[in-house]
Formats: sequence, structure tokens, C-alpha cells
Amino acid sequence: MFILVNLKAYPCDPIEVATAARDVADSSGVRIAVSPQAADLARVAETGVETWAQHVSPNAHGSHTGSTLAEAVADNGAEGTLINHSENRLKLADIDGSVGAAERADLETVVCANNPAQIGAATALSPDAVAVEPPELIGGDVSVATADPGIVEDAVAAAAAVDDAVDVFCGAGVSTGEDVAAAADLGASGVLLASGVAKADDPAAVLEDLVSEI
Ligand SMILES: O=C(CO)COP(=O)(O)O
Repeated sequence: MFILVNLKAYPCDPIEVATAARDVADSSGVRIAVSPQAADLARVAETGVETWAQHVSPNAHGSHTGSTLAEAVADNGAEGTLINHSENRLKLADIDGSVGAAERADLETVVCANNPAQIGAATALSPDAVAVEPPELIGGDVSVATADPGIVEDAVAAAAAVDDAVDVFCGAGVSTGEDVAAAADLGASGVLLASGVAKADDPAAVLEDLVSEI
């Protein structure tokens, strides 16, 4: 299982989380990545943790004020990027463009989607992975795998029907090792989570728990 910790715009210390994630990944052998604000990518990457961007623009170099270029995040240590997160939705053409931009910059890609139908559409764009995150469960206390196991199973089936080389992750409300194990049982090969780590008093302890049942 891949554990991708999205720090969103939470007021946590990205270096504290990154250092803890690096240490837990090293000691457990579980793949863990941290996705900080774009401005924090370089210093998070310097900790040695696998570092992901939260978004990349479909644009290439040029007159695009405010863009976050795939090339720029890669140059600052990112190895992958989220695209179309529920809190940063893109038009279909721009999702396609962002996947292309990420591939040009050698970034791994996870395209997020709200439901299995969107997962099928996202899979057709050939990212490395898709992630189903029901918006109503994001930021809550109950994991998607417990609150709505069917949406994870349906997302896995929807992706497999289009391209079984694309991995399927799930997210929303994931905060424990039990949640990660439940996601794996439903066919997910990774989880996305945010508040469980970013809002924790002791992020290292939460990360230890997250890998405890893998
Ligand atoms: O949006 C998410 C990860 O990208 C999930 O957020 P929570 O873990 O806070 O529910």
C-alpha cells in the first residue's frame, strides 16, 4: 500500500510531518509520500521523504502568471503530483493537459475523482493512478472504506474496465492502520489522507499506526 499524505493548506509544520514520514517509511518499508504546499516542496524534499505536488498546471513555460508548472515542481524535488483534487477541480481538457505536463516532467500522476463514473473517465487519461474521494467524507472521522465500501469496490471495477494498468487509491477520513487495511481489502493499492496526520498532535504516532497493519 502507498500512503500519500496531502497537507492541503493546513497550518501544520511540513518539515515535522516530512521527517516523521521519512522515518516511518524507512523503518517500516512502506511507501509514504508527503504533498505540501507548492512553496514548501524544496525544503520538504530536502528531508529525503518522497515529495509530491498538490497540483500542476496544464501549461508549459510561457506567459502563464500564477501557474504551477510540472517542470518547476520537478526541479524542486517533487516525484509526483495530485491532479484534480476535490478541492481543486479542473475541466476534463485541463486534467488531460496536466497529466501530459506531469509526464513530460517525469512526475508520477494520481488523478482524483468523486465517484466511480469519474474514475472511469480519469482512467482513460492514462495516469499512473486514480483516487476516489467522496467529497462528503473528506475531513471527517469515518473512513471511506467503512462509510461507503461499495464506492471503493465500484471505483476499482470502473478503472479495471478501462485500463487495468492504472492503480486505484481511495481517500477521505482515513486515519488508522485499520482504515488502511480495510482499503486494501476492498482492492485499493493506496490511500490519500490529510487531516488525520496534518491536524494530529503527534503526526509520527499516527504514521506509525497507519503502517501497522500492512
Ligand atoms: O482530501 C483528502 C486527501 O487528499 C482526504 O482528506 P482527509 O484525510 O482529511 O479526509
